[in-house]
Amino acid sequence: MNAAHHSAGDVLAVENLGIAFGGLKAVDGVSFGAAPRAITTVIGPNGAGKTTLFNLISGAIRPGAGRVRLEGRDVTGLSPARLQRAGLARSFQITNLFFDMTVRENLRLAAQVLDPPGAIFRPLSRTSRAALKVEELVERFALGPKIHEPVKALSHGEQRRLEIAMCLASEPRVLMLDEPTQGMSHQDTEDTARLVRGLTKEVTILLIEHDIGLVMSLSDHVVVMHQGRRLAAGTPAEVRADPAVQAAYFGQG
Ligand SMILES: Nc1ncnc2c1ncn2[C@@H]1O[C@H](COP(=O)(O)OP(=O)(O)OP(=O)(O)O)[C@@H](O)[C@H]1O
Repeated sequence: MNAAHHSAGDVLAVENLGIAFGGLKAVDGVSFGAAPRAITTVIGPNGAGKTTLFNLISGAIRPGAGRVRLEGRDVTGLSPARLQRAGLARSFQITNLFFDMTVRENLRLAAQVLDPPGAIFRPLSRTSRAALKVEELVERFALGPKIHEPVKALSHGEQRRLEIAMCLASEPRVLMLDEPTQGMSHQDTEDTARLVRGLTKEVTILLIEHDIGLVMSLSDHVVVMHQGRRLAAGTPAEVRADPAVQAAYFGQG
């Protein structure tokens, strides 16, 4: 078992993070690191504290204890908007999408952070950083045939992929994804898993995932949560072999 909480080269370091709701310690002294260009996956039974941990890291909830460092910089307690500017993006499944606007318009809005302030009000330049980013994402995410469609006309899988594409538009250093394949068909799940794996060329990924098959095939590093605490951390094979993990998690059937 890899006992190290994090190492100097980690892009994201979570140190003794905690929050209590009334008497309930939803996240209790959790530490781990996310290595550059790796996929780190947080798993655990229902109510283990995964979503709360993500909320603490992404600024949705202010931690009661502990620190979050992004590339060495202390970003604890920053708002989600400031964290995004610092290089941390979180996909909220499909809730960031504008359903009546086209795919291109959605991507253009997400990419506008790359252009100088006010550029969105000037006539569209085809060579602005934002415009070039939109073209790049359309190609990578195979959205070409759909760019003029309103988002509401896309399939669920396409909407989820568009959401991930929009998160990448700001060129984050860390991308947080909460069950990126939830509700997808088998084929869409495979395509999305391949896509997420490909993203590690440019971004460090932090996942919450319930599908154990996907966790084992996709993750470089797994953090197991149980009752708010970090129960174990290591490679997929290490955590699967851990008796405490088996008892608390896999044993639950
Ligand atoms: N805002 C809140 N107020 C009070 N209790 C909360 C709040 N948010 C979460 N909790 C509690 O904290 C614990 C951890 O919840 P959390 O949603 O983080 O777990 P989870 O691992 O994401 O679960 P799931 O897999 O079901 O999504 C649960 O007992 C939950 O009821």
